[in-house]
Amino acid sequence: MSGRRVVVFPSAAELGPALAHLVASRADKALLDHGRFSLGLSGGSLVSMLSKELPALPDLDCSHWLAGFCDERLVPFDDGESTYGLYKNQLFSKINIPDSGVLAIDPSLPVQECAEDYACKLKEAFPKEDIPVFDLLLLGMGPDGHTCSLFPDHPLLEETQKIVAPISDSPKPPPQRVTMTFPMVNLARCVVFVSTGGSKAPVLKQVLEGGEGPALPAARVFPSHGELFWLIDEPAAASLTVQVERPGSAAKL
Ligand SMILES: O=C1O[C@H](COP(=O)(O)O)[C@@H](O)[C@H](O)[C@H]1O
Repeated sequence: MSGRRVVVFPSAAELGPALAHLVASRADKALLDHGRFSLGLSGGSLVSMLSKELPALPDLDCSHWLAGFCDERLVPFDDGESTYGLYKNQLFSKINIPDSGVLAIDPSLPVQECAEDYACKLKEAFPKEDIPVFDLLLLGMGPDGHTCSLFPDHPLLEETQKIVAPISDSPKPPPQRVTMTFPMVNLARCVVFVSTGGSKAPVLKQVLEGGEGPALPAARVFPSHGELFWLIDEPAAASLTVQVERPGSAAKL
């Protein structure tokens, strides 16, 4: 692990471009190192931020990108809750990522088979690795401290064998989902959390500074050999006392 960096921006509007530059810089590095850039996407508020900021980058070439999903809701792609469906309409349609470069779930399958099928797709896409090592995972965090579809006090937090797991009792709707597990998340070369807004301030303090009781899911993300960033805005950072960076909007991370 290279250490955690908590970077605070005045607002989400300033955070967005810095996130896009971080994605582009890790993509450039991965393409030089191994000819492909693997990116794990999360849903929620990240969809609109990435869909606005990535296509705005000059000369972005996604022809050798592989995009997967850190978690996905088990609903048809045309359902407004489908993370793949949202990215397809809002992002993939605006960048030159090939269809073959997007690894999505098969939402027609029951949740258990869907998770197994998605795990097989991931393993096929990373044939040289026992556990796929993504170049970059972009994660969000819910107000309860969940990340991916790994929720507080859920048995999936203790999963050690599967790289992808089904969940059929998600406390946040929709209840059926498929999620990467910690063994895979914590092998990524770089993990970036994005968390904005005052409603995230209490849970962010608990995750970054600790508190009573078991560690929340987001606090369990610590890449064993990779980078860990928390990109947050001032309202989300309001209660923090840990050391943070405040680099301004032109930050190169
Ligand atoms: O349900 C989900 O929520 C989390 C957090 O979303 P946010 O809107 O609070 O940023 C998200 O990261 C995850 O992918 C999604 O399935």
